[in-house]
Amino acid sequence: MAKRSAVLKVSGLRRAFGPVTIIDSFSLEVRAGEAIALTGRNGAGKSTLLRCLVGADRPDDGTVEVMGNPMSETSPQIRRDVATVIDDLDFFPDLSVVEHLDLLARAHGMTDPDALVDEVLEEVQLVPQSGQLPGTLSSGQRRRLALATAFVRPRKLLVLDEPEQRLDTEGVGWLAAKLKAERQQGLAIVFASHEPALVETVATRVVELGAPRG
Ligand SMILES: Nc1ncnc2c1ncn2[C@@H]1O[C@H](COP(=O)(O)OP(=O)(O)OP(=O)(O)O)[C@@H](O)[C@H]1O
Repeated sequence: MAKRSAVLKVSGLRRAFGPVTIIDSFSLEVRAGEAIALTGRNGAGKSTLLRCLVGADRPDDGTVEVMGNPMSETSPQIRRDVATVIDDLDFFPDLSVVEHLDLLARAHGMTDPDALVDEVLEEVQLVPQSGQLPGTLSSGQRRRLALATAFVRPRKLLVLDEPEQRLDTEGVGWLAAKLKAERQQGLAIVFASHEPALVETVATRVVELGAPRG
């Protein structure tokens, strides 16, 4: 059988801030069904790399391709294929939890998203809060809403920066099972994490940044 082509292909990526090079000569290929965990100490460059991967930051050198297309945050095709939860999301202050998810699903082409939105609300355990405005949610609930936005839309590549942040123990367990299932269903995933249990359950490969080269 032919080897599946890469969903994400990163070649020779470099990112420096002033004189300090954070990412250097970084290359990576991620295929459908693979989950790459980026690990490493604070400041190792995980968020910087993820931001370059999704077009939120521009590398000084190197290329990023998604499904063979050069990364561009404004390309409709890339926006369709890539679901990201990398920064604290800005929510519309006057749209409820369920309205956010409904809007996102429709913006990504779903004509009747009710069943999917209900299912995802159940999964992230925000059913009781579905009518609340984002400003009234707890910090962990806001994180759950941010994660939910990735699951109500089509996706081929999921990019997550420390998705475990602010989740309770049960939430981290749910997230690990969810991401493992997503990967098994053929999604490509790249995520940064400081949570060994999440890395252990989800990752098919671990890439440690900032490690001494051996
Ligand atoms: N815009 C910027 N200007 C200058 N330095 C920056 C900028 N963004 C990031 N850095 C530096 O780049 C390095 C990598 O930061 P980054 O946020 O990628 O680390 P990280 O591995 O995600 O860390 P953490 O585990 O703490 O989240 C840090 O030393 C940080 O101070």
